[in-house]
Formats: sequence, C-alpha cells, structure tokens
Amino acid sequence: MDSQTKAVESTKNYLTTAASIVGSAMLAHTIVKDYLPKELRTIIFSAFHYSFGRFSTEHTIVIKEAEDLSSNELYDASSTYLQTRISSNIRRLRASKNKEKKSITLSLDDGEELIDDFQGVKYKWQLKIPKENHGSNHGRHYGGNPGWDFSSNREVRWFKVTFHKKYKDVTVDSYLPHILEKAKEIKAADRRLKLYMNHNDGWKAIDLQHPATFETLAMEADLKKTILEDLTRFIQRKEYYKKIGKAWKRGYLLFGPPGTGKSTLIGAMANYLKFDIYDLNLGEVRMNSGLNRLLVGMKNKSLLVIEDIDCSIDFKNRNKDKKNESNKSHNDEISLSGLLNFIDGLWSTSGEERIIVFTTNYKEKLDPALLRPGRMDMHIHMGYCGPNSFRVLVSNYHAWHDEHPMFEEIESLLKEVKATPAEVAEQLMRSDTIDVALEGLLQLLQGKRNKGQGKKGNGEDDKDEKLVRVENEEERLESSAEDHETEEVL
Ligand SMILES: Nc1ncnc2c1ncn2[C@@H]1O[C@H](COP(=O)(O)OP(=O)(O)OP(=O)(O)O)[C@@H](O)[C@H]1O
Ligand SMILES: [Mg+2]
Repeated sequence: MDSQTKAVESTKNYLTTAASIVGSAMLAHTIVKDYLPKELRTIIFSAFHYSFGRFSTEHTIVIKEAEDLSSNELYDASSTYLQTRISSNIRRLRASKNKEKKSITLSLDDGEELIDDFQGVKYKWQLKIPKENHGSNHGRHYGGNPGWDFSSNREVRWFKVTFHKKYKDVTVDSYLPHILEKAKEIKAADRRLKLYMNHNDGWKAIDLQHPATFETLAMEADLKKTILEDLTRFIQRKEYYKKIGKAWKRGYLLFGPPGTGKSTLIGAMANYLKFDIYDLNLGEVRMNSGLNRLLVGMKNKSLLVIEDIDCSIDFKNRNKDKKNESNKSHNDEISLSGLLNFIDGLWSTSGEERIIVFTTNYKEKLDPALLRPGRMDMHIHMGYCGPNSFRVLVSNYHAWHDEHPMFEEIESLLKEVKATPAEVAEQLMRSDTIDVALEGLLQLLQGKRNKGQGKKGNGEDDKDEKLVRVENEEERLESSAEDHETEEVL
C-alpha cells in the first residue's frame, strides 16, 4: 500500500468513526469539504455517498454477490430475474450459456442501468463489477466500496437498487420476495429436463430429449384441451392442497393399444410442466423398502411413470413365487397398496407437486384397486387414429396445414379401420413428398379394409381417443379419508 493510499484509508476510517459517534454524517461531510485536499475529497465523498442518501428522497439497497464468504441467494435471484427485464435501450449486455441451461442468457454489464416496474414503483438497477485484481500490493481495497467483502478481503460484484424511500417497506416485504420467487420459476423453466431410471434401488439420470409437445400430439382436440387444463389447474393449486392437508399430487391412467401415443403424451406432459420424468421399472424393485428408497429419492416437480402396469405388477403371483424364496416378512414385499399408500403418505408431507402416470394396453387386466374411484384422478383413453389426429400428424411431418384432395378418402377409411397414430406416422415419414406419403397411407388403409383387418367395432379400444373419466377432485378428496380405512391389502 503506498503512503497516499494509507493516508486515505486512515482518514476515511477516522471520519467514518467520527460520523457514527456524533450521529451525523453532515459533520464528517463538513470536515472533508473544508479541511482536506481536493484529490482526497473525491475518494472520501464516495465513501459517504450512502450515508448522505438519507437526505434525499432516494433509498438504495446494495445486494452483494457474497456476504461473509457465503454466496448471497438474493444476488443470484436478482441476476436471474433481471435477465427477463432486459430491454432494448440497454446499450451493453453480457451473453452467456452454461451446460445446465437450454438457452443463451443476456445480462446487464458493468455500470449499465435497468429500470424495473413493480406494482407501480420504479426501481433503478445497476450492476457493479470489480476490475481485475492485479496482485496484493496493487490490489483494490475497501475505499468505501459497498462491493467490498471484508471476510474474503476482496471486492465482489454487487447490485445497486435505487427507489423512492417511501417504498422501503414494499421493497423489503414484497419486491425482494417476488424476485426470489420469480427467479425460482425462471430457473426451473430454463433447466434441462432429466429422465431418471431405477437401477439397484437408486436412480440414474440422463438428459430428457423427448421432442413431444401438446402441439404435435395427435389427439382429439377436446381431450387435449381437457388434459392441458387439468395440468394447469393442478400446478396452480399449491395453497388448496396445503389447506386440505393432502398430498399435492395428481394421478393419470393412460390406456390404449400399442402405438397410440401413451409414452408420447408423457413426454408432452413433462415438457409442458418442465418436470423431470422418473421412469420406474418395478421389475427392478423387489421389496417395499427398495421402493420406498426410490420414492424418497425423487425430487419435486417430477412425474413418476410406471409403464405397462398390468405387466409390471402381478402381486398375487409375485407373492406366491417368493413364498419359499424369501425369509423376509411378506409385509416388505412390494405391493400396489404399498406403493399407493406410501406415495400418499410421503408426498403429503413433502408438500411438493408430483404427478404419477400409469400406462397399460389392457385396462381390463388391471388390479381393481387401481381403478377404484379416487385412485387415479383421470383415466385417459388413447385410441386409434381418427381424422383429427390424422390432420395433426400431417402438419407434424409435412408442415401441411391446408386441404388435400386425398384427405377425404383417407379420413373416411380412418373412421372404418383401426390404424394407430404410430402406423399413420410411419407412412407419413416414408417420403418428403406429401402426395407420395399419402398414397402409401391410403394403400395401407385400403389393405386393412380389404382384409377385413382392424375393423372398428363397438369395443372401447375401437373408438378414437376420448376421455373416459375425470374424477371430481373435490369429491375424491372428501372420500379419500374413508378410502384409507378400507384399503384392501393385496
Ligand atoms: N398420438 C400421437 N401423436 C403423435 N405421435 C404419435 C402418437 N401416437 C403415436 N405416435 C408416434 O408413434 C410412436 C410410438 O408411440 P408411443 O410410443 O407414444 O405409443 P405408446 O402408446 O406408448 O405404445 P406402447 O403401448 O407400445 O408403449 C411415437 O414415437 C410417435 O412418433
Ligand atoms: Mg409406450
């Protein structure tokens, strides 16, 4: 430290102490103004800038990147929040992207100003970034710098938020909590989704790259709308579930023949909600204790999927086979009631939103306990391809949104014969030329009709997609207390 810097430091320390003892920053101000040389004045005034704030109508809050060596959540949240408030009149921005994120992030650069509006109050934000530290002897130092972190003895980045002082309470009570909340949402939305699979009673994750969206999902329009509304309503009901003391969860049973889009719908749900998928293979889980471990290990905002539930759980046979193999109590063997009860118990205390989806090709083979009212909130039938779904698939694969001379014949055949969306999609993919692709599809459908194959009859699976049952949620919640008492142990 050179002698001039030392002098500035000690003078500043002296003045700070003096000002606080006398209880008036004005005294220090006068001393600085009247008795110190000009070059020292500039530096010292900056140290007192914040004390003088109280004499103006402005109030300033400093949000440092780190406080006492630990990172400041509010700084992180502010940084995330402000990225969504960037406007075109900011001259210089910083751009970045990291592996965990899907998109490029634009943020404020050093000294740039951003004006935010919250409930009619204007907030002026500025980011201050320290210059590079060039070795200990010539390093930067406190010098009245609000970005200085004493515990690490270094300067950290900081935000300066300025607003009218009459909004101090609103800022602390509402604005800052609002920033924390918003940042959480933004981070969740920009996060790469994960697909977890169970192995040896633990989860292994890969990036979820399912391209399905509700837009590209071939499904009857009303059914799609109902599902979307149900999901949206569910994620908005945190307070409701808390109030009634029930697990914030929703269960969907998807049933229908292979290739009708059950797994595609799950992908679309995860992408829409930004939830990770936990694909639970019950064949890998032997005991309830293992299952419990897996369920406890799930993060919130997730979708628990058990595909082909009719094949994965055959409890009665399972129990019989294992009777002689295992010394363990049968109570520890995996069971449907164990699964559902545990989910109810565990998830009601965690208070976080979870969705559970079961799929099956054969609803009639399912355990009646699962089909009982109140078990799964929505039973969704995924059926053969109808005209509506066909149009969605044509627009997905050929970006074709108009009429076409072959549509009429194809659509009338689709009403007559059974073709899954997967079969239709496969034909549409065979050529980039729509006429050629439609010709192939027409031949497939005509072939089915001529062979009398896949004729639609009156069975449930013969119908195009339709909603079979949506449980009334309020009723379900009222009756679920009784449900628990009369639960059959299978
Ligand atoms: N409703 C649909 N909307 C859009 N694409 C679909 C639809 N159904 C099927 N497909 C297409 O067919 C493929 C197979 O569908 P998917 O795996 O979703 O069927 P599934 O009902 O889960 O079958 P399974 O019962 O065999 O598991 C998908 O990858 C997708 O390309
Ligand atoms: Mg599937």
